[in-house]
Amino acid sequence: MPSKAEQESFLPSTPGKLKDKSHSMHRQFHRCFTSTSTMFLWALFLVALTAAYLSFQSFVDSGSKYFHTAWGGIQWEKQVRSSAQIRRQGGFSVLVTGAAGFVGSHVSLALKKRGDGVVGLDNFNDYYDPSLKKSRKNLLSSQGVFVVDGDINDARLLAKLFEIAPLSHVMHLAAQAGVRYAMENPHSYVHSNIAGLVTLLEACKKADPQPAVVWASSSSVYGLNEKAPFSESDRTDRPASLYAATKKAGEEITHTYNHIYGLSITGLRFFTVYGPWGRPDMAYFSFTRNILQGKPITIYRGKNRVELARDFTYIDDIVKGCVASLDTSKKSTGSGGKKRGPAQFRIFNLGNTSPVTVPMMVSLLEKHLKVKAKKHFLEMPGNGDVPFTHANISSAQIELGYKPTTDLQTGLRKFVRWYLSYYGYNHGKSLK
Ligand SMILES: O=C(O)[C@H]1O[C@H](OP(=O)(O)OP(=O)(O)OC[C@H]2O[C@@H](n3ccc(=O)[nH]c3=O)[C@H](O)[C@@H]2O)[C@H](O)[C@@H](O)[C@H]1O
Repeated sequence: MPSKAEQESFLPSTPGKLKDKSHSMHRQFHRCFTSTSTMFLWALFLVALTAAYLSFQSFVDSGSKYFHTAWGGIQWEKQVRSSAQIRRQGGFSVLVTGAAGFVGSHVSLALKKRGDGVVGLDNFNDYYDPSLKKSRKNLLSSQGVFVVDGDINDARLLAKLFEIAPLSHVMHLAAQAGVRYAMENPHSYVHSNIAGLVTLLEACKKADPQPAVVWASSSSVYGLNEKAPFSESDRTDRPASLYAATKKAGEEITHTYNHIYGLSITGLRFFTVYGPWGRPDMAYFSFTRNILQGKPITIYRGKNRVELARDFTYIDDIVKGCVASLDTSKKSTGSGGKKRGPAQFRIFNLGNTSPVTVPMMVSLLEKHLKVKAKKHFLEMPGNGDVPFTHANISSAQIELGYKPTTDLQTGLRKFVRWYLSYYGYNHGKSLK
């Protein structure tokens, strides 16, 4: 219990003061209360802000796991629109997926050159040296082709592209390529060649008007087919690799979108495409690097030492086939996500019609490089390779006017010239 003196010390010396003090205590209490409620509001605001930030972060994280998020904004849209602009009468506006890739960059340049609008799309993945893809992108940019940094699995991005550019055609060349790598990273094939394809077709189906689609299948769909040359009507139900299986799946998937939604579809079975700005993972390219660096190369052989052969097809011929496919494409027939009538569905071989053995390809490289290769022969490992490919191109000849004109000797000479000017004689050893 407090002493009297202590009690008095709590009391005011006058009642008025007591009144004043009680007012001031009330005011303080009020101030304190208001500041507590302000603090409470601030705290609430901060909690909400943190929650919003965290959920945004998790959205960005989950997105960036698969997609680049480097797209969007006024400047970006301006670049897309300008790149899509058509500069010839009756021209197209084409979305080229895989535009920073080997075939994609060549097709984009050819279309732009003749006055078509071209919007590129590429995810710049590191399956092979991305700096080569960046160089191709720079080349395209110098010719007025903008390559969007994004993934075909990004449905929002695709919808945005269709919203802001009047895309009449899609040239779908983005894919996980390579036959043997499928054993190392099978899911990358499912991600790009199946899931990515479906996402792209969904966007095409919803677009108004729907674009006509031309896309890259592969000679590998013939798999264990032994009948030569390979015709489009031959069996394709025995793929020898997961890569081939995903390309075959793509042919069936595109058929579904043609049948249900009226998308105009042209599938092109490319036969071992080679040339300047090519893919470093392919044999002719990696052999060139190894030969110049004095490293051994491994040449696979079939059973009983049978030499493997490929219907090597030069890039310029393939580009002509791609452009002719766009030119002869009929319009898609769907709208509002619904088919309004039967739509065109085509599949063509784009090959060279003259297979060359791998050892012969190596001796052509030796001749152009003026260096002898250190050759190691190895029995073909069971990793998806097929012994030979050989295209029958009569359908493409009749319907596309396709006529390859470059033989392997001439094509490899052009490739070697490009290679030496791009990398020099002995380029960096760290590249794939
Ligand atoms: O037409 C296609 O649909 C495919 O073509 C291409 O596949 P392939 O024809 O297998 O080309 P590529 O790897 O250059 O091997 C060429 C030859 O060299 C042999 N080869 C290969 C590597 C090696 O170290 N040694 C070797 O002998 C090998 O055994 C083969 O006989 C594309 O990569 C593929 O994405 C797809 O588009």
